Amino acid sequence: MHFFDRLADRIAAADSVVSVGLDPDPDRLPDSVLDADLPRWQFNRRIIDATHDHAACYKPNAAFYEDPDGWRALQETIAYAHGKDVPVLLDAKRGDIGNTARQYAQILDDEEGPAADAITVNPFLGRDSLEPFLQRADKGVFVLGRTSNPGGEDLQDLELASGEKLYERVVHLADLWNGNGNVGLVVGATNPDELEDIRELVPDIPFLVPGVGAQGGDAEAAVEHGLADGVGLVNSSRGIIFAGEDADARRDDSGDAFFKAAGQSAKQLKQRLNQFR
Ligand SMILES: O=C(O)c1cc(=O)[nH]c(=O)n1[C@@H]1O[C@H](COP(=O)(O)O)[C@@H](O)[C@H]1O
Repeated sequence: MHFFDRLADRIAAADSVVSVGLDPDPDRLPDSVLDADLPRWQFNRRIIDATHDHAACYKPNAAFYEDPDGWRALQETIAYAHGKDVPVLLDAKRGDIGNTARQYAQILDDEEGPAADAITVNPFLGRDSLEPFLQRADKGVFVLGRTSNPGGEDLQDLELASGEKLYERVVHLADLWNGNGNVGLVVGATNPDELEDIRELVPDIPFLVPGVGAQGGDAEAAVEHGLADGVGLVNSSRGIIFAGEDADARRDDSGDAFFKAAGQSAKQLKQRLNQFR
């Protein structure tokens, strides 16, 4: 099944476009998971238990898993999310020359364990660097379009000789690369004008819109422009998974209060976004 069909089914089932970002910063984990064999996995398991009713997708960021225990935690997390019938978008921002890109793309096909359903990629090296991902018609490939961070403007807003902005050129290319109908775009919620501009350029491509929550992005613009025919994702990571971070909840041995707060935060974001769908 194609990723965007799978995602459309999940959005309908959960009545949600919330992507829950699984970025388990080791310095912010609650006491209740610290004694586990794999604290990040234990943390994610409880976050998934608390949030899956409201999740269209889980988005683990690879940066939080790049060590041996981390990869085990990631595999367990992907399998567990699939067990709850929620797709997984691995935020890895890959992009490299051909043979390296082919190697990177194997992460979509892990024979040893469960594999992600979609991935984020960096377009800076051009089409061939993304080809091994684009060829995977069943997997979603989210190309960085206009990122949410302040420095996103340093390169992405540069005006080319043609009069286009660089990010507009990337969007145009992403559209050309979409022969398999598996391409999405990453556009930050902190840039509502660019969100609108990009939606006009590519009416049919679903967006992943990060930057609501901790980065203070525009939730209404994220929904208004992020969805293509109702399909797209609005991500919050820290705003959900660390919602229970007040000192008492964090030190509570059971972790119940901490994870309950994550569930409530995911539910609130779902309801807020649904007002604009
Ligand atoms: O590709 C991404 O997901 C991404 C792109 C972007 O422009 N901005 C952005 O914040 N992200 C990711 O989205 C998540 C945002 O996390 P919070 O700011 O905690 O909600 C992180 O994993 C970022 O790496």
